[in-house]
Amino acid sequence: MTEIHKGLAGVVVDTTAISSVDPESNSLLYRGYPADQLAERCVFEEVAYLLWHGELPTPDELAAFQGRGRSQRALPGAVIDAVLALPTTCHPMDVVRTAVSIIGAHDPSAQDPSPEANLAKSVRLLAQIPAVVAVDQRRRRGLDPIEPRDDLKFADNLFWMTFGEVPDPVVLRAFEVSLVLYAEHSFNASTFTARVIASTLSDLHSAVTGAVGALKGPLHGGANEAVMATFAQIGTADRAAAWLDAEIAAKRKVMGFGHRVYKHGDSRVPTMRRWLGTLVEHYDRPDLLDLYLALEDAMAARTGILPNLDYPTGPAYHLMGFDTPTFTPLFAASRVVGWTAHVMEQLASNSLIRPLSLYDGPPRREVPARP
Ligand SMILES: CC(=O)SCCNC(=O)CCNC(=O)[C@H](O)C(C)(C)COP(=O)(O)OP(=O)(O)OC[C@H]1O[C@@H](n2cnc3c(N)ncnc32)[C@H](O)[C@@H]1OP(=O)(O)O
Ligand SMILES: O=C([O-])CC(=O)C(=O)O
Repeated sequence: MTEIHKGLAGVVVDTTAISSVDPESNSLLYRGYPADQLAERCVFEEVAYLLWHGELPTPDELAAFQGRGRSQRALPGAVIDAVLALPTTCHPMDVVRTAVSIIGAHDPSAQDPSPEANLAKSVRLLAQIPAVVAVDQRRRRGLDPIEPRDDLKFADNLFWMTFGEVPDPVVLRAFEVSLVLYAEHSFNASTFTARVIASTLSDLHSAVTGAVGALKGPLHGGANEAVMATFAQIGTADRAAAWLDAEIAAKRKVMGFGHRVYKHGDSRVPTMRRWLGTLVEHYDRPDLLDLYLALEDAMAARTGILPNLDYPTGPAYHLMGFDTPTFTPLFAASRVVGWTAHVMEQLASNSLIRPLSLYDGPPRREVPARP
């Protein structure tokens, strides 16, 4: 009897040296380092370097690495034009997906599969996706694009390009923490998509374009946006329990809760939850934290299901001033590091990813003869 592993749940597909998610110890390690320690102690670029190179950079290596990224932040004119030409009715993740594809089409080394070229393309994509996210949010608000600044680190420049100002250091720190926590998570759906595409020996931009599409769904990265939609529906903390009862009765899933791998809580949530608390104080929005806690408590009491990283990140990005549909693009701006690290790892020891299926359609039958 063929055993079916629906959704590949519980199936170990390959090895990886990039990160490990351990539900038993509730830990997430990037190249051996606890992700929560990296989030509290490192700038995002150090973590990107670690995920790509396997080791944390020395100060000189970090400076050189940051210099490479900063000099490539401006989008090619053709990419800006293409983004500005897209209808504002489309989702911002459609814009990121399309932009990554166009960036690939303009990249002279797009078809070069060497590790050096793939690393250079990854550095470029990491540098340029923030510009796509920023230009898109601005055009939807009727605002012109803002040129990137090469005197700012990644997180600060993303704010600059989006809002034309750099916020309080505590806001920047909270944002940087979210970027580090979002950067990598082993064989999640979008990363696996990237690895499947890479396994056919397709190019890096194709793999990232596919990964963006997979991240968009609300069962994956799209959940951080959905959390704000949920909060808008509930309104105030006192209505959370009744709202949840109705959702459970209707057998609807509550976005931002549950996880395929963690069954005792997402290892990243405590760190991001602490920073959400800091943001709530900074922006003086205790009502938002009350609502957050009321739904979390009601969910735990009724289902025992705990929040995942998208739950604290959604309200954190809201407080920072990002438009809700921009939340998943922000996730993509960070996760591109993990995707590309996995593309390079896949190619270093490639085997075409092609599972089997059990056919359960009609038995063999003859096509009716034609007159
Ligand atoms: C960064 C990230 O991508 S983290 C994930 C973000 N996604 C979300 O927040 C979407 C909401 N969560 C979910 O849909 C799920 O928890 C998933 C898809 C993340 C993981 O789910 P799976 O491992 O496939 O478990 P599955 O969906 O089968 O759920 C198991 C049971 O728990 C229930 N359950 C799981 N998550 C939720 C939820 N968020 N709300 C309500 N019930 C849930 C399911 O209904 C199911 O119940 P049943 O056995 O009575 O049918
Ligand atoms: O690992 C997963 O399935 C989803 C997730 O939390 C992530 O990609 O960060």
